[in-house]
Amino acid sequence: MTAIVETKNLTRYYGEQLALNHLNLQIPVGAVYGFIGPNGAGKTTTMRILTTLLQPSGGEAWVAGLSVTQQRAEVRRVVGFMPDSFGFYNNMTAAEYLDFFAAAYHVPPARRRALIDDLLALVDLAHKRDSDVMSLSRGMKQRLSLARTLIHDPQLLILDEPASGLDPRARVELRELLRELRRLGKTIMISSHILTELAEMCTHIGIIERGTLLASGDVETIMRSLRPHRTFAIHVISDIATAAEIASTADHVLAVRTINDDGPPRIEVDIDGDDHAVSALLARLVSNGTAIIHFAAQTGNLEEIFLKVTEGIVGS
Ligand SMILES: Nc1ncnc2c1ncn2[C@@H]1O[C@H](COP(=O)(O)OP(=O)(O)OP(=O)(O)O)[C@@H](O)[C@H]1O
Repeated sequence: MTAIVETKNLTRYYGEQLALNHLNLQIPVGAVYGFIGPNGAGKTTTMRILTTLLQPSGGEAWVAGLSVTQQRAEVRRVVGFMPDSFGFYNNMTAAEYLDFFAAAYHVPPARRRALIDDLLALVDLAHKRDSDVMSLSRGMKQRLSLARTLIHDPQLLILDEPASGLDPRARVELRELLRELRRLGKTIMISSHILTELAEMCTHIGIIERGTLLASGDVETIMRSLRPHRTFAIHVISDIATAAEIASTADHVLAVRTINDDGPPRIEVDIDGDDHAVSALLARLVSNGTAIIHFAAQTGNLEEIFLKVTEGIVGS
């Protein structure tokens, strides 16, 4: 794994208050890294340090191998930052807004027009090119702000709570845009205190609370470490009690539940074996006459992971 972001014992005090406590974080190149934690956990502090806007009190951090304390100008060239509140100016069109930032990043005037048109097209705002930024919806402002962070073609995008305050449609558009940016080779770090906002968007997650990283890694690995067995939902149209009995005698099966709710008749099987054990379970059911119409692994969601990881810590 090549890490684009790495922190070592990153620590930050505000006066007496410890906001970040020896944070050791790694974000692989190409990841969409969801940085999750409740209000005041230290997400913004971490992001501001990674973007060189804030100095750590201790420890170190690197972005694309560059030190955020020693090589600040170089770091700024490879990072695009979207803060949680964005400032817009009155009497400026979307194109003028981007032109202003392109000039600030020393993009030569001859290249600016094409760059701005490309960015507006990417964030689906070409039709708002000449509209006053103050007239744009919150979702559009969010996308324009994202276009601004892309002006200098950074490798890493750091987005602080980009989905907050967006309606469901704007959120879907944001998710699609992030997917597109990932396809374009960007690594994305994105924070939220609402887990479901990040579900489906992330390849990796880090969970932070009170300045401490509680878990970090790819979503699958974290799920597996929290839930050592897998659960399969099996919908049957033959006798369900018989199916449950057959399943319970298969190797590696820990528990079988018969589900009788409003949904289709089904059993849920907890199994701690590998894929061979799963396939043997299916074969056993079928060879013993169970009529199966659906067989699928249950996937937990980020909400579940978060609650497990923070068990005993939240509210203690
Ligand atoms: N400028 C500051 N002065 C004093 N304390 C601060 C300052 N900025 C942040 N803090 C404190 O540091 C801790 C971490 O704050 P931070 O803003 O990094 O958390 P966060 O996870 O981004 O929270 P939120 O989701 O509310 O933005 C909090 O306890 C906060 O009160």
